[in-house]
Amino acid sequence: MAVTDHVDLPTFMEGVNKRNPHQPEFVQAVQEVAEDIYDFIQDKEEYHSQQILRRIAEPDRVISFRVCWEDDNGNIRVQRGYRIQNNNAIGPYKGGIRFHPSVNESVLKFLAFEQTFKNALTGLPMGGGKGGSNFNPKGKSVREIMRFCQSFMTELYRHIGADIDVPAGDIGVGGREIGFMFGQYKRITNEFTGVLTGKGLEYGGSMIRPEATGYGAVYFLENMLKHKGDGLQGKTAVISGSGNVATHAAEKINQLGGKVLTLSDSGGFIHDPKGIDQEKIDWVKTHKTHRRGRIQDYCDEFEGSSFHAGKTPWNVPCDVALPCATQNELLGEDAKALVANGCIGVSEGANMPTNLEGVHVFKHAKMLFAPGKAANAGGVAVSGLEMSQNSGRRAWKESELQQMLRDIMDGIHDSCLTYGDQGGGYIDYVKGANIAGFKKVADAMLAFGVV
Ligand SMILES: NC(=O)C1=CN([C@@H]2O[C@H](COP(=O)(O)OP(=O)(O)OC[C@H]3O[C@@H](n4cnc5c(N)ncnc54)[C@H](O)[C@@H]3O)[C@@H](O)[C@H]2O)C=CC1
Ligand SMILES: O=C(O)CCC(=O)C(=O)O
Repeated sequence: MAVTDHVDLPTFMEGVNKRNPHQPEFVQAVQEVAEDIYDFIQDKEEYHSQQILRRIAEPDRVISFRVCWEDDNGNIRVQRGYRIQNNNAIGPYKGGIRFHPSVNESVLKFLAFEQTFKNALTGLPMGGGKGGSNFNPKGKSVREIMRFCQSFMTELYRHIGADIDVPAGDIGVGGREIGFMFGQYKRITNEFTGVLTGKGLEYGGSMIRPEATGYGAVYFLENMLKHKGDGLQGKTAVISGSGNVATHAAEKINQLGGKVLTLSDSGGFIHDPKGIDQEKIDWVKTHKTHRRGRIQDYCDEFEGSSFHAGKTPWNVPCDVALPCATQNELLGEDAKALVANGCIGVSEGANMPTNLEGVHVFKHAKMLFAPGKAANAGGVAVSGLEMSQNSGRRAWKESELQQMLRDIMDGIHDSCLTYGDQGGGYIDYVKGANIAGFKKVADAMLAFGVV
């Protein structure tokens, strides 16, 4: 007779902790999901007996490899590269590549785990994966970046493929790096397929992929406000980060009638009470992407703004907030400050930017709070559309893609309403996203039997 392992949540988490020592980010991401899933599967014996959550929280594959490259002074440098293939129940592994000194197995495992649910929420057939390296692109020459990307791909290429695993960009990996990696993949394999997304438009990229994550996070915020009979017109917004997601979120807030007050980087944040309009956003984009400068230089350029070294922007009073930099950048006390200052909505452009305590503060305050796996899914969604365009050997028009992005973000919002409605007008978007994402992957896994 089969023995059904029906452990409770604390026992389940004890096991996750034991099996993943020294991986706090991964354990945190699993805990956040498990808190909601345990409720949902309470009366669903099949998910328990088939150990579905336990299986999703164990990556299909953790690939780690050496990346050797030569710097401009002829020194041989050695970095560690990774690809985490978390789950491919509903499609090929899909998720970005991050180059940042903080990259380790824990960070990438949490990102690949989150990606699994996020990709399911988009409604597109994509599994979850993530990769990267502890390589620090800061201060490196373009030729050094190119050599690193080529060396990284020289190992990664054997693990990926257009129907196997399709990486894209993330922190420290933008269009330039994708170009270097795609060029190397093509050279090694002698094939031209949609093996990476976020490519340049000249060689198979999709319109609006660079904009999609930031725009999508604002669409999701707008949907939450609309559901309450409100909108973004006239709202003040505090945004962290100054990279791809942050600048495009700022752009869309402006387009929808809001006013952006802050941007940041790892050195601190800038506060511009006059508002960061499109001209200023364009300056930030050029400064960050081409000059590779620091956000504090903004204050030399735009009168009336101030720089706050070593600080995050969460104490600046605002109507809405969009953390768009990195994980665990918004802590419990920051969440309390936002609530106390009258902030009504938070949309996570970054992955897991709010720590568990912060999430609990927002939930307790019944705040409009969109978790990253729902709010920032627009980026990977347009990546999925890039895959479709590549397979079909065609390119859709910008207007078509804009509409598809909006429809997908609307669909994710609807899924959150379905599974997150707590009654009395309160929608728990974290719960809604976790359950909707889990259910799709879990049901596919049930169909496959024990694999
Ligand atoms: N690029 C995309 O399409 C997607 C990105 N994301 C997430 O959005 C976040 C930002 O990614 P991107 O904008 O693509 O990267 P990026 O490399 O373009 O920008 C990252 C930004 O975060 C800042 N940052 C990094 N570490 C920081 C720290 N410790 N403290 C404060 N600021 C810090 C950097 O200065 C930079 O402004 C990440 O969490 C990423 O995983 C999520 C979905 C898709
Ligand atoms: O477009 C992609 O595949 C990557 C997106 C990503 O890394 C993310 O959603 O966090």
